[in-house]
This record gives sequence, C-alpha cells and structure tokens, in this order.
Amino acid sequence: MKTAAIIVAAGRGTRAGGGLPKQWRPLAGRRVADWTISAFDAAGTAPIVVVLHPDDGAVPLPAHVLRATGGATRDASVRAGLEALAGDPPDAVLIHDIARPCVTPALIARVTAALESAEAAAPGLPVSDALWHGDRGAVTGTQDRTGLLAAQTPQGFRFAAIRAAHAAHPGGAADDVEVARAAGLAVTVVEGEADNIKITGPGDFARAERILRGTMDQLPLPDIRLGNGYDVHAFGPGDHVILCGVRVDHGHGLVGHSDADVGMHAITDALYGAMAEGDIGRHFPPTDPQWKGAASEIFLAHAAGLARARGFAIGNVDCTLVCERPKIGPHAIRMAQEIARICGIDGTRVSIKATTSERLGFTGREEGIAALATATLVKA
Ligand SMILES: Nc1ccn([C@@H]2O[C@H](COP(=O)(O)OP(=O)(O)OP(=O)(O)O)[C@@H](O)[C@H]2O)c(=O)n1
Ligand SMILES: C[C@](O)(CO)[C@H](O)COP(=O)(O)O
Repeated sequence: MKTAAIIVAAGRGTRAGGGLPKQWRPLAGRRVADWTISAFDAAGTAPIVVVLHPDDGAVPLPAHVLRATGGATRDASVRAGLEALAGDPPDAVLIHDIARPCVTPALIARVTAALESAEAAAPGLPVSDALWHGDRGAVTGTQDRTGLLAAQTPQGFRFAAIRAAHAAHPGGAADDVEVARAAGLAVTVVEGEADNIKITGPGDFARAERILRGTMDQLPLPDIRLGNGYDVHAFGPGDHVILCGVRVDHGHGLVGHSDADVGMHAITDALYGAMAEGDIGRHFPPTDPQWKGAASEIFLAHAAGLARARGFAIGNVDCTLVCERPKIGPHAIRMAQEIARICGIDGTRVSIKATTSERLGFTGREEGIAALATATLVKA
C-alpha cells in the first residue's frame, strides 16, 4: 500500500513564543521540523508533503520533501496537503503535526499497519490524570475520565476517503479524526506514546529535548575505523607517471610490478589497514605474473568493495604525494575525482595534496615519489 505523509507546518506557534515559529526553532542540535521529517524518512513513508505558511516558502527542507502552502486554520492546511497529493494519489495518508518531533518510526509503522485493515487509524492514550473544569483559577467541577483518550498524530486514513471527508466538512475540527467521523468513517485506535508530545508552550522545548537526547543515548555508537598507508616507487626510464589514476607527463616513469601508481597504492593500503586486512601485497602478490603492469584501479576497487561487503561506508580519504616534480597541484582535482569514482563516493570526501621534502632525502634528490594516505570507514 502506498502511504504518503502530510506534515502540517503552517502554524505560527504563538503559544510557544520565542520569536521564530516553533517548527523552525533549534531542538537537540537541529530544527524541530528536521526531527519530525526524519522520523517519517526512517519509517520509509513516501512521499512526504510539508505544508508551509506563505511566509515560509523559502525555508530550507530536504530535497525529497514536497511543499504545499497552508491556510489560516489547521484543517485548511491539511486540505492543501491533500490537494498537493491528489495528482498522483497514494492509497493512504498519515497526517501529522510538525510540532510533534518526538514521534517514533515505530509509532508511524503501527498506524500504517493498522490501515491495512481499517479505513482510519490514529494513536490515542488513555487519560491518566483526573480532569477538572476550571474558571479564573478555581476548580468549578470534575469530569469523569472513563473512556477518555488523549488524541495524537500521525492520524492515518485511506486517501480518497479523507479527501472527500475534508471536502464535505464545514471546518473548525480539532483534528482529522473529527473530520473522518463526521463523514461516517470508523476510526481504529492505535496505542499512542507518552513521549509523542506536541510542542505547544515554552516549557515543551526542554521536555522534547530531554526525550530526544534520551533516544540518541540509546543509539549504538557508529563503528569508525581509521587506516593509514605508505608507499614508495623509484623513478626509472619513461615519459610519464600515473598518480592517483591520472597520467602526468614527466621526464621519468615510475618503476613497479604494476603501473606503479604510488598514490593509489597508499590509499588502497589505508583502506585495507582500516579493516585490518594487511596490504596490497597480501591480496595481489607481486610474485603473481597476472598483476604485472596491472592498472592499480583493480587494487583500489577491490579494497573499496571489501569495505562495502563488510557494511562500511568510506568516510573520507586523504593522500599526500611527496615529490619535487612533477607538480601535482594542476592535477589534484582530477586525481580526487578519479579516486572518488573508483571508491564509489562523493568527490568532496577525497583530498589529494602534495609536498616537497625541501630537496632532502630520496624524494628531494628526485630518485622517486613517496605517498602517505589516511582513510576512514564508518558503519552506522
Ligand atoms: N493554520 C495552521 C495552523 C496550524 N497548523 C499546524 O498544525 C499543527 C498543530 O497546531 P498547533 O500546535 O496549534 O500549532 P500553531 O498553530 O503553530 O500554534 P499556536 O496555536 O500556538 O499558534 C502544527 O504543526 C501547526 O504548524 C497549520 O499547518 N496551519
Ligand atoms: C491534531 C492534534 O494534535 C491532536 O491532538 C491537536 O488537535 C492539535 O491541536 P491544536 O489546537 O492545533 O493545538
């Protein structure tokens, strides 16, 4: 069943105060809105429509999120979200307040699952406090709480049914369950979550922050590995060198069993090192004639593939080439692009730089080139 989400975000958050509408205020390191949207991403709900106030049209949102312009009331904003989806209608839709950033993917999944057999489903929690009527600071009566539930979002519906229900409703509903019931839809109650609070007043930010930070503490730490690599190749006869996959004209070539790409070898060894998998020599023995003159891309692609197979993403690669000549600067960007292509990562994660050794040592005497590399591997 294709289940979309409408996240209503066109309110001004007047009760929360603070100058900025509450959905754009910071909370535990990101905006309130980012927490809410990422919970739906984590639950695999797509597409997601965020309904914005006309003044917020330019607010940054993740690229995959659809935008709609809301109205003067919550139900008008929901209708705008429904119309934004109507061109390519989903089977079902979850309607959620952006002001509930502590919603969990598990709750979203419960509501979604309930829609397999119900025309509408929404989270509710039995009211656990006693209820009073009050007037000007005085209790004027009590209210029996038997059968009372506190209503939460996301509230889920078959798309065509809730669109028709909203079209027929005169407006002024507290939530979409009220609209659905007015149209005669049966609504199944799904167990809500006490932490799925709606940020309403100024004090709710601290409470939501405590909830979210608690969630973050329970997340397993990412598995981060760091590897280094070092390689040297001597100059020999020739008219070019291959460095990080790029041919560079030079008065000498580099001597080696393979194409002698010293930079790519150092990077490959950094990846193997991060996995405690030895070095190139272990995987591609120099005594094996099949690797004679081989393009070093084969080695790097193997190390990157092994990392992927073990569930690691390459976080970044940093390589320093040590030589007086050839000059690396004019080729560094192309080298980084080539390494990124072979590793299957974004070019911004690769750095290729160079230094001379101030004419000292074998690199200073231009007898060869050395390369050092560092790479990180990350498993979430
Ligand atoms: N015209 C409106 C009013 C409300 N909402 C959304 O409906 C949700 C629940 O509303 P509420 O918590 O009352 O938010 P605000 O209207 O922003 O708050 P306030 O009443 O304090 O101004 C929020 O995600 C809010 O952005 C909306 O999309 N369009
Ligand atoms: C939709 C809702 O969050 C369900 O509890 C609630 O009705 C929104 O209330 P508000 O009056 O817009 O704050």
